Amino acid sequence: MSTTTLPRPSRPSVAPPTGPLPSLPVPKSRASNVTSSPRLPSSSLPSPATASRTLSSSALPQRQTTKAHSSSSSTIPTLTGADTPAGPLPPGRTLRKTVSIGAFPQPPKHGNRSTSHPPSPLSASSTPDTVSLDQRLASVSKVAIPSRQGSLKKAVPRASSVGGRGLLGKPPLNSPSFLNGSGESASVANTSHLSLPSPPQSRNSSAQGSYATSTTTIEDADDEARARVDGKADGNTTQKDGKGNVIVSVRVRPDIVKDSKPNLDWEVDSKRSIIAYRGREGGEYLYDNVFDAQDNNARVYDAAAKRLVRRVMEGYHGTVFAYGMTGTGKTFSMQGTATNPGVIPLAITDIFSYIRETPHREFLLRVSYLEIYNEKIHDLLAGPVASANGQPGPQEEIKLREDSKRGVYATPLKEEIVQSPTQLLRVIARGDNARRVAGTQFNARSSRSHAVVQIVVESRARGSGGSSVQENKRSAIVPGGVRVSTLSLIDLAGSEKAADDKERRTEGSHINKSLLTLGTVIARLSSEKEKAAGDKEKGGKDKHLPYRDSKLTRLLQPALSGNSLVSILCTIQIGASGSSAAANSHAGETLNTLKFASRAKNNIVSHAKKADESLGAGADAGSRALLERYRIEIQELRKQLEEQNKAKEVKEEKEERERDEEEEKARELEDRQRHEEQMLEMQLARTALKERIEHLNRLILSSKSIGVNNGRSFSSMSHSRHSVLSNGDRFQLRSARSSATLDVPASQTPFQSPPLDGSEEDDSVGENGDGSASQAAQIQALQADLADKNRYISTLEKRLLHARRSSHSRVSMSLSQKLAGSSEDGGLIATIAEKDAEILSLRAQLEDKEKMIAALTSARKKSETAHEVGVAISTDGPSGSRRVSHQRSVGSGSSSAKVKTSSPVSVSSREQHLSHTSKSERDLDDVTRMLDEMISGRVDANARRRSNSLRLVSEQRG
Ligand SMILES: Nc1ncnc2c1ncn2[C@@H]1O[C@H](COP(=O)(O)OP(=O)(O)OP(=O)(O)O)[C@@H](O)[C@H]1O
Repeated sequence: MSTTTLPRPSRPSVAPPTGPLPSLPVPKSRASNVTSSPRLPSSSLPSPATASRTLSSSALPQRQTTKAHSSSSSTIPTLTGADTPAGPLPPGRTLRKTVSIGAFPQPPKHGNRSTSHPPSPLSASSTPDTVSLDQRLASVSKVAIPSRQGSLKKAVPRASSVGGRGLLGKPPLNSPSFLNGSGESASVANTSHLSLPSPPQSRNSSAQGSYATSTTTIEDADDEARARVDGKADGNTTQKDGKGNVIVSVRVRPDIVKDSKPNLDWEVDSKRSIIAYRGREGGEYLYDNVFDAQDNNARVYDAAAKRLVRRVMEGYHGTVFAYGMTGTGKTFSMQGTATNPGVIPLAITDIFSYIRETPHREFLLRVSYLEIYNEKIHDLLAGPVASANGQPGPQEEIKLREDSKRGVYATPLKEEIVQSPTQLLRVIARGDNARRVAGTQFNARSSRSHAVVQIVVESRARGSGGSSVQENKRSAIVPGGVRVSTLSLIDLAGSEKAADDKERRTEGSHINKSLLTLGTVIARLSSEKEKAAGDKEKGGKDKHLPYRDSKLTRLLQPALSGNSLVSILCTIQIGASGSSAAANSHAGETLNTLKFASRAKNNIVSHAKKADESLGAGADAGSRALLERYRIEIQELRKQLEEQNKAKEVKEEKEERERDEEEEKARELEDRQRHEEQMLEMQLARTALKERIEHLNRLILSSKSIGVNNGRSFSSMSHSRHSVLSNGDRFQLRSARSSATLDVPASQTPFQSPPLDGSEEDDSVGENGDGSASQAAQIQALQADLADKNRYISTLEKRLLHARRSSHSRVSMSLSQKLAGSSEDGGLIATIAEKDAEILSLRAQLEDKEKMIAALTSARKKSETAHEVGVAISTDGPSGSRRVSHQRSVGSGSSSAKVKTSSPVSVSSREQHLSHTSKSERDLDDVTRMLDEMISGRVDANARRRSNSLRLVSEQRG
């Protein structure tokens, strides 16, 4: 047993009692010491039957929820202005917390310890506020020092007289640490005796929904101020001993039985953190903290765990565990109740308070909860695993692994990310419900397993700059810089005597075995330390420690071997309730616990360092850190988003370009169409003008040629001319129509009759001098005219079609809705009607032209036939030929002249010729007449049509 390894105290007075324990004098009344700190009456404490654990698992979240409602914006409790270190102390409050600080081990004035340990970084921190507070405290302490120092000086020699690491152990006053603060012992110790008013309960506020108190803050400032003073006074030498990073506290459970007789064997001095036993084993035990039966959980947390939790938030690993005999209040201390929350809920509250107070960093919290039951690890958050038959099956076995970066860890273990205290408490309450508890001889709800809550804290500096939260968040995402620390909160199962029940016995044996291994490891740590110190000189290595002998010690290995800040809360029960045998049994167990605590205090050395900030995803810690993983994921997602945005932009640009191009094309097409239309219109206008000019010209030429080249009689010619001229009035109609589009002076119009001189006649008779060329030319001209007309018609048709298409709906609507329609629509309809009329007219003209062509063609044929006959006759004699030639040369001379100049020919041939000629002339006359009729008829028809359309238009417009 561990007791055998403990050195015995040198003083006979502190030898372990062997016989029945003598009764001790009545213990000093606490009232004299702590006047301003009323204690909870023991009657108010819940009895074992009320099973605090049941409450803790169900009521804590509710408690937190209520708290969340009560807080203004978040579930994180807020500190008031008066809570600030520099703030005034409210009336009725004392620096109650400084009492616990005073009880902490103090650093030596001179570095008399090994300087091989790294200095505690805590000492470096100081703030102006804390300086002033420190000064205030120091000035106040000067007044109060004498009495306190006197009592403390008494205690220290007693401790040293015990010697070794047994009962009183090494005085812990010279251990600066992350946890207890390091500083001027006198001033700190004296603060415990300050007569400043103190709040009745340091955690009163917790009952109103906030666990954070003013004393908490003062304590921190005090801590920092003290550290600063230390830095000045002692330099680094005071920070060398890592043992200060281990806090051992003892908590005495109140007696269950009301009004039970106090056990006089024990003296508990929470002020001096001393527990003295007057029994046969005797001795005094000095710890970092001693909590008596009246101390509530908040005080326990403030003194034993608060700093550790804060250090965890700063990047140190921290372990808090409760050790003690069954039923002594481990679970009560760790979990607490709804009205008296324990270390776990208070730590959770503090974690979120810290996050809220640290705006320059961002945090990610994940929590796991396991139990070691009968040397097997179970995940308390995993829930039951459904097997094939629907029944809850066994959980996947959880193993412990070791890794150079992470140390020892359990896997596979469910970790839940939590974002609020309520959520975190709910997760833990879920685990509590899954934990194995059973009624034992000593505890109605005894924990049958060691329960480990692990909160992994990842943090990273927030990027500077950026006014908005969003900007800050964005800029914060830089690679690496993630600090990962772990807070382990462990509620051990209690050591117990063999139970009657077999199952309990089995459990008990496992519990005891693991606790024994823990004791052994801790006991060996000391010899290990000494050995290591000795071996160091010889270049030796650490000796083997039996961490692997139990799952508990294996899991606690990183903490016990110095990588973590440690706070051990040992719970004892010293009440004399029940028989004296029970009291004796309790005393033995209690002494064992006290010895365990002493050994832990003396032997565990922690050189906890702030976790390295991982440099990025490549680093092991970095890849484990969710913050880093999330950063990478966020980066990747952002990259994807950017790529998608870019692709979208490119696509949009392309679409826009295409749209622009299409629009451009459409515009070009429209322009081209408009241009073509304009060109067409111009062409039309030109064609119309030309057509009219040509037509009118042709009409004149045609009259002339008809009169000259076909050798017709003058009368017929004159008739022709007359017929043309006699149509002067009709011609005027056409001329008038033409003048509407062509403003040509009448004197210059081509409609004037050409002079009937010889030259003109020469031109008109054609190359053959028989008028056939003229006819051919006429035909050609008519054909050209026809082609023009066709073109013109098709153009008009196109325009009409276009106009109809574009205005179809508008016109139809306006026609149907407005009936008569507006003047614009009327105009359009009139235009359409006009165009229709024009088309009809042109078609008629076309028909006429065709007819004319046909008539001219037949006339030409006939004239050719006649010419051939004439030639045949003239070949009968030169005179005939001459005559014909002469006749031809005369051209358009009068028929009488022709008759006069003709030479005598044979009668028969002449008659034949004359009859033939007269036939030809008749034919020609017929054609001429026909043409004249056609022209005059056409002109009439045109005039009629024109006047009709004009009338229609004027009707519509009217
Ligand atoms: N300081 C205390 N004040 C009031 N009640 C307490 C205190 N400590 C313990 N109790 C009560 O004592 C009983 C046993 O406490 P608890 O279950 O915490 O013991 P334990 O050490 O966890 O036991 P075990 O090891 O068997 O689990 C509970 O009913 C609890 O409410």
